Amino acid sequence: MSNLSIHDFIRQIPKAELHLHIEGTFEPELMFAIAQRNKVAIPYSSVEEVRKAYQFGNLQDFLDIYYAGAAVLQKEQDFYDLTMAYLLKAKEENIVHTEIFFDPQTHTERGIAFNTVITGIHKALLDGENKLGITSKLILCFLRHLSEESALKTLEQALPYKEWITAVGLDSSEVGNPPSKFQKVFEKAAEKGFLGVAHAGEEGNAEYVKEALNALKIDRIDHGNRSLEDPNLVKEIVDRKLALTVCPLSNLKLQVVKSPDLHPLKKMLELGMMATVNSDDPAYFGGYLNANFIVMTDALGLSKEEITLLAKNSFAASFLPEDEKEEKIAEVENFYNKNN
Ligand code: HPA
Ligand SMILES: [Zn+2]
Repeated sequence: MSNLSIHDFIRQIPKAELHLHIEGTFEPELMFAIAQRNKVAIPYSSVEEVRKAYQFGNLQDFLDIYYAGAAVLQKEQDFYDLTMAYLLKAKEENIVHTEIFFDPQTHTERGIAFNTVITGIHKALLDGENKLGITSKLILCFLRHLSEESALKTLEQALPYKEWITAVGLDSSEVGNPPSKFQKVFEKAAEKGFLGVAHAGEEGNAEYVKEALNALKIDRIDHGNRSLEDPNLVKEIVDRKLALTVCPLSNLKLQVVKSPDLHPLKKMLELGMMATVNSDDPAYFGGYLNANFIVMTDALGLSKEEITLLAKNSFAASFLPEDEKEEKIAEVENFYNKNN
């Protein structure tokens, strides 16, 4: 029995991250370094100026800045460095498994080859496993503000790399781009053996979550906050043990939730939903995974039991094989038994 403070308990507990956009881990320091070596101009004169620009009224404000930042990435080494910088951070935070989104269209639309993007990311993930002991999965996200035709083309480009990609996802501007717009491409992805996830109920209402379940047949819901507006939907999510990848600091920065004490995370757990905590775009939202746990714990008074449940959920909801999930969940329980 040790007497860890609740913040140290959060920092040290083994955990998985399931909602993390690799382009959203692009710290201004690395952005400047890569811009310089690629000889691309960026509209900021200092790291401080970049951070000052990170004030968002909504999702679209953020996306405009996020896509502009990603335009600095051009070479395989850039994608490697971006991914490795995140993995080093993950190591510090006791993240032992991570499932990473990447947005190929953000890069292919500006002439960067799919192969360049995925090879850089994949090589870093291999090194992450071999040198840092962090296991990982890769999730290809379609940009929902683009057409389904563009998504289908992206899926075709991904097929030769099937072994490296576990699931497809759906991100970018939610309202006005409902899941049903991507029904065909998700069907095709499922036929090819990919799992499916989708951002739903972040800014969009509960109908977007329902459509993601019914039209896209997803295995996990990214965000899902607004599913709480529909009790029947909540019941379905609980009954089917569908996980939600919740992103507290993201919700606060994008004004999806107005203040930490109003965040629905604890309510989700009380309703029996399989909620998990994630950082989404940590370079833009002011904190990595542990900071997300800490802001919720301080505002909602989460107990060590609730933090342990969230850590167990992170593995239970992952795309790891069952035996590896069980092994990780047992490690979380051991940690709790030693440190509660
Ligand atoms: O939180 C998000 N929502 C939608 N699209 C995104 N792309 C990166 N982060 C996000
Ligand atoms: Zn996201």
